[in-house]
Amino acid sequence: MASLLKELPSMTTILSVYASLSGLSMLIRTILNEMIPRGMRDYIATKFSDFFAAYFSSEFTFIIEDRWQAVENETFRAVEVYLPTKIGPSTKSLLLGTSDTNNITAPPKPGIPIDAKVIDVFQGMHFEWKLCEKEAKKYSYRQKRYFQLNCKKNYREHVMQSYLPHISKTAASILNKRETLNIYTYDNEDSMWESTVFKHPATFETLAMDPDLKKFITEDLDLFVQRKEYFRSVGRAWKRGYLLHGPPGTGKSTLVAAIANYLRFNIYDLQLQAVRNDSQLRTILTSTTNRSILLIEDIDCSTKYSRSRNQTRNPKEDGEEDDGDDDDQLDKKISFDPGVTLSGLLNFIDGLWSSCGDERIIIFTTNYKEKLDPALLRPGRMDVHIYMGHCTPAAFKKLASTYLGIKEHVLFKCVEDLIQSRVITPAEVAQHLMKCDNPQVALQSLIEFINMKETTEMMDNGAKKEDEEEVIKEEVVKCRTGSMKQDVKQSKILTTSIYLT
Ligand SMILES: Nc1ncnc2c1ncn2[C@@H]1O[C@H](COP(=O)(O)OP(=O)(O)OP(=O)(O)O)[C@@H](O)[C@H]1O
Repeated sequence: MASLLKELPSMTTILSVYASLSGLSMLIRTILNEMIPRGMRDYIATKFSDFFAAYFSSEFTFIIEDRWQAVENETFRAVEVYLPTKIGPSTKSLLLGTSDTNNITAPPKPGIPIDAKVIDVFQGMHFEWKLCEKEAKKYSYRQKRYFQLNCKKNYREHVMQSYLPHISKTAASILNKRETLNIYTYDNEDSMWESTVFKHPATFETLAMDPDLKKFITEDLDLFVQRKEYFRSVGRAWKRGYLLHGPPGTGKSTLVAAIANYLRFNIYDLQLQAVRNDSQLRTILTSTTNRSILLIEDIDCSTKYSRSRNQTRNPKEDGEEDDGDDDDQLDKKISFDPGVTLSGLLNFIDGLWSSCGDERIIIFTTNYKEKLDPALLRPGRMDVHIYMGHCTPAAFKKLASTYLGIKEHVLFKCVEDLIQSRVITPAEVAQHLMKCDNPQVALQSLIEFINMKETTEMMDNGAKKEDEEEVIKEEVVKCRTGSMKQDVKQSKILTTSIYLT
């Protein structure tokens, strides 16, 4: 013991070593303060403390952002669906709301507010979730949202191997069982899709359509959803494009609703005219989710190409004099507001961007298929073209069964004969059948309407003919007096035969 005490340094030695060390550290600190600017010193200090905190901390944080490599992050979406089921006593605030306008007394649905904490326990492990929001970057269209998952560091592997797969599975089963569908519309101001509950009652059962065509569509849809592996093996994106064309009121939108209800897919209803350019279109389309329908109605007047073509062509086609102002206006408009180009759109249908997202149905509707650019109609672009035509006797019977609940009636023969020889849309038939619960009155009203429609059309045609003849007479007079302008030669009204008279 005495020898051990002898070997220990004396108190004076310890004090002198301490004094020299503190003197040295003060000297180093002074030199560093002199040589390294304050900003850099702070930075180094923060890095050091971060490093030590991370090294010695027993906590770990996962960040799950709403976008991943330019597309919607499916993990984020799964967490968004899963977490509201885990709201418990530890959650201090809750987002509540309903967009179901059909049932305003239904209990509101819970959501996770920004910055609220949700605790989840999985297989005895404790997880703390928080939804956060980042300020949008300059010139960026949208704010970033992300989930922060805090847990013990040694849970890391469990999170990757079992917890996150469990969340994805649970979310998928919640989504599969969802009672309500959503219809989304793009809000340009907030740069995000806004949703509302979609409760359209249309089904393939209520749709007045040729039974064979109906069967073809349902079988096509069934095959599509079952063929995930097939699409992968042939190197194609798991998408299906439908072009619905036909006159107004023939059921194109109703068919879209029936498809959504049949597949239980949400609808993204995109107004292409409101999209600023191809780059925004890309952002919008990559923020749609899988198992959904992208609907673009009236595609014939949606892209820049078709808009400019129609706008420049119409004045001349209509025989109006063109003083050049309109074209100037159009050029200016296009240069400031370029809109979506056809190639930008095609890129998403079967171009490089088509592979973003799985199990998507793309539906275009148009009243004028002949106006569409051939590029859009090229085989492979829109997989199925469906013509929605005027009302047939079979379609009428279907509508009568849906609207009046009858399969036969003495007036059926009369209506069917009229329908066969006239052009009536299913919308017109439906409008009259729903006028009254009494089949006799409703059918009578339909018969009167069809007869009246024919008389009105004949009168309209007569008046139109008279107008045209009047215009022709005026043109001939102008021509004879030599006051006619050169460009009138191109006018549709002025045919060669008129010139010769
Ligand atoms: N084939 C149909 N079967 C059942 N109902 C139909 C059918 N066609 C039209 N209707 C009825 O007519 C209404 C209008 O039809 P819808 O909006 O689907 O026509 P559309 O072809 O999409 O018209 P538009 O080209 O003007 O958008 C619907 O609410 C529906 O009730």
